[in-house]
Parts: sequence; structure tokens; C-alpha cells
Amino acid sequence: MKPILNIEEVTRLEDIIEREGTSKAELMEHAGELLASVVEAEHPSRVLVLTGFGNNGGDGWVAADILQQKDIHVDVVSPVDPSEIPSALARHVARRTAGRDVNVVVGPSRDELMELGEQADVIVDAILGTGFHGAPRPPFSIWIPAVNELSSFVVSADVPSGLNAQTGVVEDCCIRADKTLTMLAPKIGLYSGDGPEYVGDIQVGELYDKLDEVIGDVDHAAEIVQAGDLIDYITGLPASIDKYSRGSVLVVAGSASYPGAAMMAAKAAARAGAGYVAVAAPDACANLIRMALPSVPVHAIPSDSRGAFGAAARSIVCELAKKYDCVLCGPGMTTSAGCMQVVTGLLELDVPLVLDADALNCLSRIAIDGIEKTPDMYRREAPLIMTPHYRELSRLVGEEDEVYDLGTAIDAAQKILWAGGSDNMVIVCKGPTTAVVGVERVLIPTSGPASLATAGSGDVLAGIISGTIATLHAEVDVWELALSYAVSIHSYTGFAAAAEYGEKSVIATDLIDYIGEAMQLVENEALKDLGALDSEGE
Ligand SMILES: NC(=O)C1=CN([C@@H]2O[C@H](COP(=O)(O)OP(=O)(O)OC[C@H]3O[C@@H](n4cnc5c(N)ncnc54)[C@H](O)[C@@H]3O)[C@@H](O)[C@H]2O)[C@@H](O)CC1
Ligand SMILES: Nc1ncnc2c1ncn2[C@@H]1O[C@H](COP(=O)(O)OP(=O)(O)O)[C@@H](O)[C@H]1O
Ligand SMILES: [K+]
Repeated sequence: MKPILNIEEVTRLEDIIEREGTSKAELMEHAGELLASVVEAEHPSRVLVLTGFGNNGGDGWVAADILQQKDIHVDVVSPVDPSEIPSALARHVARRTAGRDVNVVVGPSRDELMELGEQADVIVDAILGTGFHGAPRPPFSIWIPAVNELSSFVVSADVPSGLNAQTGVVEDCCIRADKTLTMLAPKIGLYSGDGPEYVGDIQVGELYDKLDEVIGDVDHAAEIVQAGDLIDYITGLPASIDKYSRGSVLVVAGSASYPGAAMMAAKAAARAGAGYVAVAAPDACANLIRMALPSVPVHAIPSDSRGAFGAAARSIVCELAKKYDCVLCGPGMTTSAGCMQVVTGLLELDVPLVLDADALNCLSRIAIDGIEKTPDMYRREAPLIMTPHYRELSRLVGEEDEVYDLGTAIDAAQKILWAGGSDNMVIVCKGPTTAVVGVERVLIPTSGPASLATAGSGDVLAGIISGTIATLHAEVDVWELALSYAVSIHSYTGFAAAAEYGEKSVIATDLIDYIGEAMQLVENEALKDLGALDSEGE
């Protein structure tokens, strides 16, 4: 796993490294060297380096100097004369570079910039880094859209200019990078908000060789899960197994209005490896589900007048639920009074429980103002997994804590977890980048394509999660990793389905049929990561 940092922790880390004897000036030299090597790997004959007023520009000036010495023609564009750069560190390296052979262009017009850009094979974006806030001001607000019109390969230093490195927000314009060389450790904004759209491939610039010794001294916003980390949860099917010992799931879901959610979740749980999947659904939709899923037993539960779980549901569902390895509750269920009673009843049982969609909305409704204020409502011994998207998570923590990006999602989830406090409780914060948040750690598994943003995709994920948990029989050392495995499978169903149907045409039911292939893809990635397979998969 690789740490992702909040910006204030990056600053703290740089201070710690300085105290250990490596100055910020030395870090800038290393950053420039690494930037130059990433550019050189593209074999350019001509490079354009765009610099700004701060230390991000300093990285660019150092790289420009090194590249020019390798007989590559380098043009450096600066907003001001090198001697007028306000940052002392950047000014020093800029004046040094300008005194050598590079061609320095100060304050070019848009047309002049475009002409330089058209001649360059690679453009280095060292305009704005972690010190940037708000919307880019001129001249950068002119340079950035101009660069985005060019076809040259763009390498961003540390963060694409225009992207807020903490929030991932792009207010006006932002460099669309092919590659981002982020220094020391990835910043959270690269994964949050608009970040994933602009960063291209992320590469970490290992500026400091003793990073392992100091990285533990700062807080980690999250850690990126690498495929190899998941290997413990990737298991084959023993020949001696039977349908019950493979793992059983009860899906408590559906209503007259939304029977499909229950069908998708149940089918996904079975495809994810559970040997026995049953559905408990209101009798108003039970027959529909039976017809759609011949392999799945459906328990018809008394409905209310609107076709949702009725007043008798709680005791019947809870009695059934005790027999399963995992219970998933929520998809398409609505938030009727009967549904709320089902949710509170299931929370009292000693069975691994996944709460999704309307089960979470029921909790929000019962709590009225933030569930973390009434932690007894969800505190339990057995595993509890909640899978909210940002809006559901906002509702769970109450009005004043709106969740709108990765950072705010992690904060909200931690608030709920720290109030409820148990190693067995995990919140899967779903979004363009999904975070698996536990009491001890925050993990970021591989994200899927935007094709996953389609109605019902969350029901499929909830099914994959509950199926995965059932097959593990609660023998889990690190719940966050087991759930990261399930989220990765979902992501890969998105890639596989998009490859077959085209990015825009994927619908949630397609994802289910790719679960098996996705499991194989995750396994291959893990084996590659651990060196057991080469890049050709041999
Ligand atoms: N501090 C260190 O130890 C190291 C820093 N490094 C680099 O330094 C960068 C951070 O440097 P800085 O803190 O100087 O920050 P930046 O280089 O991001 O730039 C801050 C400058 O941008 C300007 N600015 C801010 N918002 C703006 C806006 N909306 N429109 C136009 N201009 C705006 C400010 O006037 C300020 O001069 C990192 O991203 C990284 O690239 C690397 O050299 C490695 C070492
Ligand atoms: N832009 C995106 N890129 C990648 N994955 C996304 C994106 N938007 C949503 N997702 C994923 O798609 C799923 C959507 O789930 P959810 O919002 O619960 O959908 P629904 O309620 O319709 O089932 C989540 O797993 C989420 O992480
Ligand atoms: K940059």
C-alpha cells in the first residue's frame, strides 16, 4: 500500500526531511532530476517548460537545465524575468538555468506560446503546484487552455496546474496531463473531485531515499491498495466444498416500485462466489423476483399498502437472517416504517451485515440529525459494512457536514466510525474514487471507469461485497482489504463491460455477467504485482 497525503502533511513531511538533513533546495534539485528523466523517457527532440512564480516552477527550471545538457532543445516560458521570481528557491535555480543555453521566453503572447508548444514533443507543466488556490489568474488562465489545445505529450510536475491539490477541485481551467509526476507522495486532490479527469498516469517521484523511515511520522489521508495487497482474499474453490460451505447470503431488499434492485444484488452476490443466495422481499414483488432469478429462493414477506416491508417484516426477516453467513439489506427497499424496523432488528443480530441504499436512508431518518450522535443505534459486535454514496453519507452525518469529494467523504465516515468504534465496522464511501474507511485505516482500491455511474451499479457492488464476505466466512484479518478486493472486482466489471459495450452504453445488469472475468483480472494483476506473472500474463 502507498500513502496519500493531505497538503498540510506534505509540508510537515518536508520539514521533517529537512530536520533529518536534506534541505528543500536539495529536494527541488531531486524533483527536477526526476522530472527530466520522465521527460527524457519520451525521447523528445524539443521540450517546452512552463513555469510559474513558486517552487513548482523551480522543479521545471532544474529539469530544463538537465534536459538542455542532454542536447535536447529546451524553451522555458516564465511569467516574469528569472530575477523577479518571488520564491527564493525557485529564483536561484531559474537564474542559474537562464545563465546557460536554454531559450528563456518571458511573458509570451498566447500566439507565441502556441507556436512554441506546437514545436515541442513534450510540454512540462511546472506552473502551479501545491501552493495554488482558487482559479488560475492571468497569464496562467491564458496559458492553460492554450496548452490543452495542443497535441504534445504533457507532463505535470507534482499536480496538474489549476487543480487544487487538496480538494481536487478545478474552478476554471486546468492542464490536462498525460502524466503527473507527484513529488514524495501522492496528494489527495489527485484522486478527489475533478482530479482523476486531469492527472493522466500518476507516477510518484521518490525524492528522498529514507522516506520509509519518516513517512510514518505524518498522518496518511489514505493508502492506495496495490493488487498484490489483495492476494490473501483471492482464493480458489476446493473440490470438496458444498453450496452452504461456499458461503450464504440473504438479500433483504426490493419493493413493488424497485424489484430490480433486489434481483441485481442477489445475482451479483451469487456471481461473486456465494454458494447459496436467498432473497427476502415484500410479497408485492416476490413473484417477479422468483421469475427473474430461477436459482434464487425468494421469501415473500408481508407488505404494507405501498408494497414495501410491512409491520410484520421485522421478526420474520430477523429469524431468517440468523442462518446466513452474511446479510445484505437495503437495495430498492424504500424507507417505510416496516423497513426501518427491519434495519434496527438486523443491527441487533450477531451476523455480518451490509447496509446499502435505503437501509442507510432508514438510519438517517431514525437518527434525524447525524447517526454519530446516537452511536448505540449502530454499535454491534458482528461486522457492519455501510456502502453510502456521497449523498447518502451526507444524510447519515446530518445537514452541516455536506459530503462532496473524497476528503469530505473520508472525514464524514471517520466521524461515524470513531463514534461507533469497532474494528469490525467499515464504511465504503462510493464515488468516482471509492474509499474504504475503517477505524484504523483508509484504503483506496483501483477505481473503475465512469461507465459505473449508471443506475443499479451500487446494487451490483453491494451484491459483490456481500458475496465476498460470505465466502470468507468472517475469517478476515483486515476488513478494509477484503472490501477493497470486492470494490476492485466491481471496478474491473466496469472496464470489461465498457470494452464490450462501449463506455457510454454499459448498464448495471451487464456488470453482473463480468464478475467472473473481473475476479480473474484482479487475480492476474495481483500475481503480476507479486512477480509471479510477467506483463504478458505468462
Ligand atoms: N517545498 C519543498 O520542499 C519542495 C517543493 N516542491 C515543489 O514546490 C511546489 C510548492 O511550491 P509553492 O509553495 O511555492 O507553490 P506553487 O509553486 O504552487 O506556487 C505558488 C505560487 O503560485 C501563485 N498562485 C497561487 N494561487 C494562484 C492563482 N489562483 N493564480 C495564479 N497564481 C497563483 C502564488 O502567488 C505563489 O507565488 C510543489 O508543488 C512542488 O512542485 C519540490 O521542489 C520539492 C520540494
Ligand atoms: N465517475 C465515476 N467513475 C468511476 N466510478 C464511479 C463513478 N461514479 C460512480 N461510480 C461508482 O458507481 C457506483 C454507483 O453506485 P450508486 O451511486 O450506489 O448507484 P445506484 O444507487 O444507482 O446503484 C459506485 O460503486 C461508484 O463508486
Ligand atoms: K504543475
